[in-house]
Amino acid sequence: MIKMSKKKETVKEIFASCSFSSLGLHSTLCDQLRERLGFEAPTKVQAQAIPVILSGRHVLVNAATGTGKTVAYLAPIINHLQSYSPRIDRSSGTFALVLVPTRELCLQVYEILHKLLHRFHWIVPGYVMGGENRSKEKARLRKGISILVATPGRLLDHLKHTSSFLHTNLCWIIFDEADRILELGFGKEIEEILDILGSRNIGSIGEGNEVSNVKRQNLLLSATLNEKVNHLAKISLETPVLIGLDEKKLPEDKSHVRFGSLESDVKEEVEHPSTTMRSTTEDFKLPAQLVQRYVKVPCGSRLAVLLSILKHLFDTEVSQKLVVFFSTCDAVDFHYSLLSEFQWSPHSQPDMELKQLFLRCKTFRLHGNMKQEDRITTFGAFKIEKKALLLSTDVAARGLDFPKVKCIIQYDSAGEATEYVHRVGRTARLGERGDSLLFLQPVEMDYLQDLEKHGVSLTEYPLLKVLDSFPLYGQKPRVKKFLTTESHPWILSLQNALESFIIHEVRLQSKMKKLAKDAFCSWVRAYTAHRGELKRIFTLKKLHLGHVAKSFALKEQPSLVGKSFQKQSKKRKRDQRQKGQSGKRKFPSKTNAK
Ligand SMILES: Nc1ncnc2c1ncn2[C@@H]1O[C@H](COP(=O)(O)OP(=O)(O)OP(=O)(O)O)[C@@H](O)[C@H]1O
Repeated sequence: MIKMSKKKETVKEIFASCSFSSLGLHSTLCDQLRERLGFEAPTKVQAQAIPVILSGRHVLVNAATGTGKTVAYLAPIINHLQSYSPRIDRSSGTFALVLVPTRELCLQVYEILHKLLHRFHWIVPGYVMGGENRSKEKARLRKGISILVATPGRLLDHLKHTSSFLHTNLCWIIFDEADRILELGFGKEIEEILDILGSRNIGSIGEGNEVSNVKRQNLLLSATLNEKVNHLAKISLETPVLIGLDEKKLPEDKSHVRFGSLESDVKEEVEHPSTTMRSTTEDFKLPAQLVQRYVKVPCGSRLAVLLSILKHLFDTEVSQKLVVFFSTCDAVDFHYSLLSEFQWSPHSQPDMELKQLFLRCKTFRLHGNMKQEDRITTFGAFKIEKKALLLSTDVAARGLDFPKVKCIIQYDSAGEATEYVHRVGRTARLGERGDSLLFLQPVEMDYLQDLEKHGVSLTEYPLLKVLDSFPLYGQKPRVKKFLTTESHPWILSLQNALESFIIHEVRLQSKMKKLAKDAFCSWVRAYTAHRGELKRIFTLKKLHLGHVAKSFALKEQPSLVGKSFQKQSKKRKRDQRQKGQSGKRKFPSKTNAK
């Protein structure tokens, strides 16, 4: 009963008590929302944003993750385009441009668009993104794409080099996940795009660029606000309507706001009364029904604890769907292979072990070093699974909508609080229940205070209780004797099994050992890449590298692993040099991180 009324309450908090048609959307579009997407009623964000966007105003939406921001901007744009008379056609080129930070998000938005346009066949959806075949994209642009979803780098490429790309009729530019676009270092590209499209605010248009005669409406959506987002709002939005921003977040003196720059962190004092929001520590919007916990784990037991918690979650919940975040691509690869291969049966005596896969669930991996096709396949497959595990870098942290994810584990800390918010935002979507679990080492506990500053508070996960629940050799360990995680018999046995698996696996021809070493090296490098205040919390000097090695099931001393570390560093420098020469965007210091 209580559960039911709670659910009702959450539904009330998320959904508006009106219909899509009452917001001014055409009945065919409302039918598409219902038939193609299964949306009966708008969410609150949609109910607020749709009429304002229909009215033609510039908009800045700051709403919690998973509240339906995508349809909030797609529906009114489609509504406008379907009403044009005479009907638009491909030869009119692009009318709306949706900018997104990642390839996966690009495909996700495109998919929704495709569904919504089913009955509006004259409005053509399309996408361009890094990693795709340029000539094929050129051909599609030449034919004409009415609503184009794009990642910034590839879009800029086409704006400069695809002469047949017609955008003189462009009416809308939408920045979806604006904060992420800027964090990924696309600030310069965005400024160039705005200049080429003549969509900078009057007074900040670059010299020699034509300003289109078509009336432009720009929309900016972000679950978090910071100075860079403020700056983008300043240069791209004209007297925007702020949706989801509390009045209390507006500065009292609206004439002087500090805005950051897209390119650097240098702040400037700018007068701009129309986009008067500032980055405060309360800018994080988290779903109210999300249960956030942390687990304190000594470094050397991290791997065994992760596996134990995963086992517990999959054993206790039939339809468990879970995402684990790691700091580097190599760490994802190592854990993926380990989970796919590691066999251990704790139920029988060690000498007569009956081996079976430790974790029996479908496991996927996703990171930026994977081939484009593999990323797309994983993305699609994990989406439809009911019981599955996804191991990922932050490439999956933003905007991706995987239905029914019940739990998010941050095995490696996100660092920036904004990233924490986006990672946990992959669960508890649209009023659903969701859990998140953050792994912290004893020396990292100050991170909780950092999160607290942003209004994010976590409670402790009952780890020992969970460990005690595992029967070892047919018996449950006796609870009281084992007060620490690292001395718990279950953890000791599992750690032993993991280490001998890495050493003795002959079948895999030492593949696991190499993966573990590479993962160790990249993890150490990522750990040293924390910036600013976080450097004080995540300090490599405070860690015992032998224990770090243990967390990759390695028995070797760190000095042995050091050789491969140097090799990786050299390779990284070489890659960076090559990237610099080819004029490509430089990634932040965390190479291998995405
Ligand atoms: N009106 C609606 N009725 C039912 N489901 C909806 C509605 N609007 C959106 N959804 C669903 O809610 C989920 C979240 O939507 P969406 O991805 O647009 O959220 P978001 O606010 O953009 O999240 P994030 O900030 O993480 O990108 C999706 O699965 C979407 O299909």
